[in-house]
Amino acid sequence: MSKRIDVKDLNVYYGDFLAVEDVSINIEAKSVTAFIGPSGCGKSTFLRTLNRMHEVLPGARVEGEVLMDGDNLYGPGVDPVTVRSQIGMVFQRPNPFPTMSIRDNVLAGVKLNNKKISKGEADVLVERSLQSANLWNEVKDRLEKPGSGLSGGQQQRLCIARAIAVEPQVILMDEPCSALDPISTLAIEDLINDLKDQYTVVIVTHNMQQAARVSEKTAFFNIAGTGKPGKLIEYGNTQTIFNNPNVKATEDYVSGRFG
Ligand SMILES: Nc1ncnc2c1ncn2[C@@H]1O[C@H](COP(=O)(O)OP(=O)(O)OP(=O)(O)O)[C@@H](O)[C@H]1O
Repeated sequence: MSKRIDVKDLNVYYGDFLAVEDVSINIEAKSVTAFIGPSGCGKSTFLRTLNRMHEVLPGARVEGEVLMDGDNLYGPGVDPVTVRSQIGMVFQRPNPFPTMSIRDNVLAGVKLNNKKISKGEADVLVERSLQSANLWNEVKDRLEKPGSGLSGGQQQRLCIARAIAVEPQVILMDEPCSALDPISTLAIEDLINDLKDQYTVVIVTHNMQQAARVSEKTAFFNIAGTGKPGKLIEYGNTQTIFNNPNVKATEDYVSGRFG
């Protein structure tokens, strides 16, 4: 239920604009990898290339390879919809379907993939996904109530349950806590820690304490100036990136000197 991702020589474009240049990175299975760096350096753009979400924008494209356990996600004949079901995504703002019940929200991705399951199987899947998202106890008595009736932190955990229900190999998270209060943020961080037992997790975060708390590996991206492409500057063990980085720009960034 967990796969590694190897990126080779990836360039990412919006039309003619090269937004991210020449990234090669090996993301380990069953681990949490954090992407950090100043605004505009391409963290979110690069993240979205890992499950072929980038190309949903007209003119957006990539060059290079993204391999999941050796299979090129951009190879000929690969269906992006299948890729997205194997590599789930959680966004900055919790986005449950507001009028849908909590239960149906959990099942939404599964139904979107046209998977037919019985009511009994659905019940098991809903409970298991909500348990994995540390939300079951809070919602088990109101599964038929709308998802929009939950707090922001609960809604984000509901979105994580929805991602998990599809049984992905990898979960991508784009600043999943930036719209949440500190208590909900800690709940999500605890959850991320649990998720890595089963999944490969990649998280974009502006919060360096968060990167230090949740991840084993950290990738620091930077940008030389407006209009220039973002680049991967340094990648390594989170401890090393925060305490003993090799590159001066990394040290300046993690010590709060810019960005
Ligand atoms: N839809 C788009 N069309 C054109 N350019 C875009 C689009 N989205 C992002 N960009 C550009 O791509 C570059 C990288 O943006 P991206 O949002 O990936 O950076 P980021 O590091 O995630 O920033 P932040 O931390 O502010 O979210 C920026 O120059 C940005 O302006």
